[in-house]
Amino acid sequence: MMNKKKRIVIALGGNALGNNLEEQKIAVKTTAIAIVDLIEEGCDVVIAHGNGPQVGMIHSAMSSISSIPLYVSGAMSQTYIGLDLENALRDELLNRGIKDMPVATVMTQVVVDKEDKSFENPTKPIGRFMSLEEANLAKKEHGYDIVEDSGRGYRRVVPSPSPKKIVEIDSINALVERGQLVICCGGGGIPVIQEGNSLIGVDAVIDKDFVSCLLAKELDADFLIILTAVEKVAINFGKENEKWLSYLSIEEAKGYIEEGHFAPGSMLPKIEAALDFAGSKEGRAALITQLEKAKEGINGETGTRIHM
Ligand SMILES: Nc1ncnc2c1ncn2[C@@H]1O[C@H](COP(=O)(O)OP(=O)(O)O)[C@@H](O)[C@H]1O
Ligand SMILES: NC(=O)OP(=O)(O)O
Repeated sequence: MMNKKKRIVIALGGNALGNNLEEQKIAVKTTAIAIVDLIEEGCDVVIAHGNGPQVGMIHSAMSSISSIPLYVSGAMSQTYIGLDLENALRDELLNRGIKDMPVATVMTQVVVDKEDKSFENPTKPIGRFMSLEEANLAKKEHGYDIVEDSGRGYRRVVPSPSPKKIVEIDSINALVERGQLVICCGGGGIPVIQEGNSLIGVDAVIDKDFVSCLLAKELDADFLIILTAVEKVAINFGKENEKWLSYLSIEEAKGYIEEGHFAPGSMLPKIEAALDFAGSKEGRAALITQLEKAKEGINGETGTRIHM
């Protein structure tokens, strides 16, 4: 057990939640085990999650019936994922005899800048992985922008403006302070711009790694844990001289970014978010590891730890 209760914001990768409802119902069980492990270790946990595969699936399924904006698909993905994740967490808590921890999914909007350059330069991969032929067809039929994604296939890319403000932060903070387990900022949050007193949805998908960093700072967390499909971060990823890293200082990470070791749209935003959080205040650190290794990671046994 750890001596002091650490506050942890978890950024859960959308790719770890499965590509359809059946896969998701299985995946959330593994996720719930990993998260409740951290609660049993004495950590105060807040959960944010991605929605890349899910928002792409929802948007293309809905668009075949009637056209809906991307931000509405993002809003739908918050409950599509939140419902299963919340119930899996509730089951796991009760199975382990933790009866006094309510779980709540908070619909979250995130303000972005309408002048953000990403609106002209889409970089966020969403939806399923496609072959080159499928990708070319999707480009022709739907006008999608396409990118090759870390050697895993081709995906649609959409604008991904940087998150400026979490609209529901006071409500999230109130629940967290009451000891409740909160799922929020799903899919990076629903992107909105502020027009006078009104919030207007925009067609984009915010990166959940960046919003998780903002959330962790706002909640004054000690740790930002980014859970994904790899146990550690590598340099020369996928090459013969690949090297897995256990520790990464901010200076080292900046150097590796310059040298192009981290793929844009996948590992790069994780490293950038980790750097930003770890460098924001003395004592803060970030960890990137695999979902199933979260407990070992927080205890310093695995993962890549990014520190000042
Ligand atoms: N340098 C690197 N080290 C480790 N993994 C990398 C690296 N560059 C790219 N990747 C890829 O990035 C993936 C994580 O990004 P992604 O799947 O988009 O994240 P998420 O879990 O948030 O959905 C890893 O599973 C791996 O395939
Ligand atoms: N919105 C988002 O960042 O999703 P992924 O984690 O699935 O890429």
